[in-house]
Amino acid sequence: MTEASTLSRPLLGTDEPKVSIERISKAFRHSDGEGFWALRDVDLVVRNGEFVCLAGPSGCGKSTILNILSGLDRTFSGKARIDDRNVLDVADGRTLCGYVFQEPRLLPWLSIEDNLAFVLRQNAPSRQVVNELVSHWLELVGLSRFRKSYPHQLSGGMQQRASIARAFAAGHDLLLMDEPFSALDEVTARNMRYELLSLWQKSRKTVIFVTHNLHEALFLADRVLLMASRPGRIHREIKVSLERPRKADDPELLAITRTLAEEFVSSSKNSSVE
Ligand SMILES: Nc1ncnc2c1ncn2[C@@H]1O[C@H](COP(=O)(O)OP(=O)(O)OP(=O)(O)O)[C@@H](O)[C@H]1O
Repeated sequence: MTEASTLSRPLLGTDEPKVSIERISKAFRHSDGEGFWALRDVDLVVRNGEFVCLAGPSGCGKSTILNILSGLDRTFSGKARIDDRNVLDVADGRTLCGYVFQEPRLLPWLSIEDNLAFVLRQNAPSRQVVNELVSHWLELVGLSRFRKSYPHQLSGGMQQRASIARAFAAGHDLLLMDEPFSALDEVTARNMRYELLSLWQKSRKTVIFVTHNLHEALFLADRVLLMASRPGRIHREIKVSLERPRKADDPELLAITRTLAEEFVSSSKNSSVE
């Protein structure tokens, strides 16, 4: 890995690793039966409290990394650990992290407050604590007035805010986010990015965020890992030392985005096909 820019500010995370991935490889088969490497010998360490973005062309294995960490994909070689636990030692169906998908995936038959309460009940000791936590997280994402509403009564952006509140409320220290804003209009997405950073800074959780959008990655992250495909691998690390709070239209951010976009396009073109 090489570093594109290392500016003066230290990284936000502590040195303690929250996530460590060692030589992960994952193969799939095309529909004609031919195998290919979705990931090949991927190493990755994410420190406690860090915000890391995985960016790269479609099909380079970003979601596969999240699926391995969350326990959704259990057939791979290499080691994946969250804290000191091997993700394969966690019982099937259990997870060590929260996961926010591109679509909100709220339970449609439950109100917004019950969607949050559903996950909180698994950890919180009493109904009163659950209620307090629901109120706390809904207030942080500006949905207090909609707690009794059902998902279909909310806009796409509001539903995604509820799903982010649910992921933060669930109590895991690690959040995986797979293009959570890509289905939203740009104004809503921009506001959500500010909201997400505010939640992250208040909660000090560790976030691994997948995106195609380099500007989004550089705006959000402490570190951006650029991936390449065939085989899927991390080929470049960019430490983003821009001051926080950041502004989406900061000229320095826009300039770094432009430079990297050119490299991103050329690395997509140069990715060899096996
Ligand atoms: N269940 C599966 N069966 C076969 N191939 C798969 C399966 N899941 C993923 N793949 C393939 O593995 C590769 C990596 O997929 P992955 O979804 O991780 O990529 P990605 O970088 O997240 O892509 P995108 O940005 O388009 O979401 C792709 O070539 C994809 O087609």
